[in-house]
Amino acid sequence: MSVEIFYDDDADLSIIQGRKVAVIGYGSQGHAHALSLRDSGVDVRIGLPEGSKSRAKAEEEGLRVLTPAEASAEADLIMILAPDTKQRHIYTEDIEPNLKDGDAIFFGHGFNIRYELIKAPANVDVAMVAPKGPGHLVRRQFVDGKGVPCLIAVEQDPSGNAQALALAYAAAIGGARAGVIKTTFKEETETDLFGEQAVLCGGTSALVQTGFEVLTEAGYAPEIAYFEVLHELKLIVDLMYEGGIDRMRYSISDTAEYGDLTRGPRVVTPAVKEEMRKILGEIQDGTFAREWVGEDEEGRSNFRKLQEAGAQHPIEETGKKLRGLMSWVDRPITETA
Ligand SMILES: NC(=O)C1=CN([C@@H]2O[C@H](COP(=O)(O)OP(=O)(O)OC[C@H]3O[C@@H](n4cnc5c(N)ncnc54)[C@H](OP(=O)(O)O)[C@@H]3O)[C@@H](O)[C@H]2O)C=CC1
Ligand SMILES: CC[C@](O)(C(C)=O)C(=O)O
Ligand SMILES: [Mg+2]
Ligand SMILES: [Mg+2]
Repeated sequence: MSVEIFYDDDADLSIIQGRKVAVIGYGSQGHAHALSLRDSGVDVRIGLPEGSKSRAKAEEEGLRVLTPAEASAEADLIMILAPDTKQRHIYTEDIEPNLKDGDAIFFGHGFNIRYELIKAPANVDVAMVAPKGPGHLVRRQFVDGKGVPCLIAVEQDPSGNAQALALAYAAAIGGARAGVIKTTFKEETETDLFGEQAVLCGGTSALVQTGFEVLTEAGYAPEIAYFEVLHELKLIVDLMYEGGIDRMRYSISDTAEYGDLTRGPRVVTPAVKEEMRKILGEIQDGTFAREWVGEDEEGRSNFRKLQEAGAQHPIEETGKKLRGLMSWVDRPITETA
């Protein structure tokens, strides 16, 4: 199945420059979108509740901060970049009462549309611009003249212009420098959740922690274990990022490559693949979404317990000490949010 990929030359920035954009939320993605939209000549305001701790950060950047309801009323394109579990409440209380004919509601991830937590009226465009990377790096890459690839999708298109608008928005935050792929809310939501759970965040964190435990429990120095399974992971992944698994294998020793080819499949066994399929199934049938929304409604107690256990893992203490000795590694994640 082939996909459509768009680049800067395919996008018409003037379409987004002609809109009044409200960015609701100023966290990882919100600050990146807002600042890059502004740098691209777009009229942006931020929507945050009165007591929000993000307000000061946005104001320090000279952005105009309103309440979510005021920002939605003023804007004709509302990008919702608040936490996924909060979006349906913000939509009902602050956005829906302020929607006008011809407005557009945008999302950075398809969760609330895919799982039918938000249902927009037929007279507004509903689209998505989902960067395939953490917000702080979306901003850092934009500033460096690069870009993080984005997915765009259109759920409702009464204007007939929603795709061009989404592409222009993606270009304004740097996405079209790297490539913008057209998809659906369903495909983005399911692949994004699978990627973060099984590979990028869940799979990788568990792999690194387990490798660290095996080495230190066998009596090796934690510092050596840290360099081996976490620090060097970035350098190995850099090679994969630049030239695929093939280039990484070209650069490593043939001893490492033989170990990679013969031992890798013993770590990620058919049972692990089967578990990945189960995880995908829970995403597809809505089990994960119900669990997460329920966890949030219940007050996130289990989530917090798991976060604390993660922060207590011995690899964190070792890493803190070692990163402190490498000034170029321990750089602040962002200057602004
Ligand atoms: N993190 C990422 O890199 C990625 C995120 N996404 C998607 O982007 C969206 C935003 O996620 P992310 O950037 O991680 O979110 P963050 O948790 O980093 O930031 C959320 C922001 O929303 C604000 N907020 C909280 N409640 C409200 C409210 N009632 N009204 C308005 N603003 C509110 C928070 O303010 P306060 O300071 O007061 O808490 C904060 O500024 C999600 O849909 C996510 O799936 C997509 C791709 C990657
Ligand atoms: C990998 C996690 C992510 O999907 C992202 C940064 O793309 C997220 O939801 O934060
Ligand atoms: Mg993602
Ligand atoms: Mg995600």
